Amino acid sequence: MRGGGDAPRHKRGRNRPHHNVIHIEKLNKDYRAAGRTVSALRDINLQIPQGKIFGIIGRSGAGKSTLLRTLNLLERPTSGAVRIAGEDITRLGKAELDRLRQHIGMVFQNFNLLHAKTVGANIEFPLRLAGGYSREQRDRRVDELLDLVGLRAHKDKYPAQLSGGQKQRVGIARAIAHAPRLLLCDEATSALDPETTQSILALLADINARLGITIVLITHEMHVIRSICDHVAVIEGGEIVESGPVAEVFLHPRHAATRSLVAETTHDDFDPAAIRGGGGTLLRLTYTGDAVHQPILTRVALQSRASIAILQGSVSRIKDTPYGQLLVEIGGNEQETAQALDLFRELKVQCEVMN
Ligand SMILES: Nc1ncnc2c1ncn2[C@@H]1O[C@H](COP(=O)(O)OP(=O)(O)OP(=O)(O)O)[C@@H](O)[C@H]1O
Repeated sequence: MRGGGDAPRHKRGRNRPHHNVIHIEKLNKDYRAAGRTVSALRDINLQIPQGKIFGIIGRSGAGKSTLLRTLNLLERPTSGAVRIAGEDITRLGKAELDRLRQHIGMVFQNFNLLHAKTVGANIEFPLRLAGGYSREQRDRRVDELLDLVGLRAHKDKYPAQLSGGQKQRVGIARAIAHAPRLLLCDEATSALDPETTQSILALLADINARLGITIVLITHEMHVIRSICDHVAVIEGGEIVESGPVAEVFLHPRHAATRSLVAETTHDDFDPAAIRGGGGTLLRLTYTGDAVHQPILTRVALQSRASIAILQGSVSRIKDTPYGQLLVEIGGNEQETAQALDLFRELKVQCEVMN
């Protein structure tokens, strides 16, 4: 495991020091049902940095919802601590907990809107609950939020008159109405079609970048992680099996659970045995950053005199990080092949020999 994966990576235009907003320590959660105990979370340790988008991914039943819901104590852990800005929230009294929850927004898979209230009234609801806003302030804030989520024209409609994507925009506006420090997203795009999913993910990324709100999301889809998350933790059987910066985990998955999730999005059906090459060395090349913009294959081929055939490949992006992943066959004598490998490594291309 890559530890909490908290290498400082500053965002565009924001050079704040890097504080961990949430420390999860030795967290366990057992459910008792029908005389049986289910260990939903086992010894979870995680650090979630402030101002980032942190994704938790896992299969159905892995413990994602349980873990997310311990962050605002909708689910009380059996043991362990959840420290937010240094304070263990499991020790708070009811009044303190209510106050804390007003600073944690939550977005749900099924939107959870109030059907008898208009869009505007749904968004206004948490402001009324929190108190301390005049009518005028509430009106102004609701209009501001409607603009932010692109629903100004829909203020007086009812949820039933909206599409799924529009309902989720209302859900997001409501969740951030009282300017939370933390936004929890529970499979926020799982009920939406792919195009709408992308627009909702873009909205969440925009909110994170513009308002600096820390976002923790759970999903079973790697593409959600890849599109907007900075960090990812992979959960399986109630345990975190791997975590770190998304590009690192995505490009170099170490645990079988991660590899299988990654393979689903990259359509990585490559089977070295099925490729009838020219008898050369099969190499998987992985590279990010500057290397993506360089003619690395030409350079290596010219200098080593080895031939390079591309068998499979893609150049894409993980959030803001471009990356390339190629499967190539190197033809040439032993010395040429060894030199090609050295040259790739000099160019900071990770090489994995497949045969
Ligand atoms: N209230 C409950 N009572 C008993 N067992 C529960 C309860 N809630 C969850 N569990 C069990 O805890 C484990 C983790 O569930 P959880 O809902 O956190 O997983 P998940 O990864 O969010 O799955 P899904 O994506 O299907 O919601 C599962 O085995 C589940 O059956």
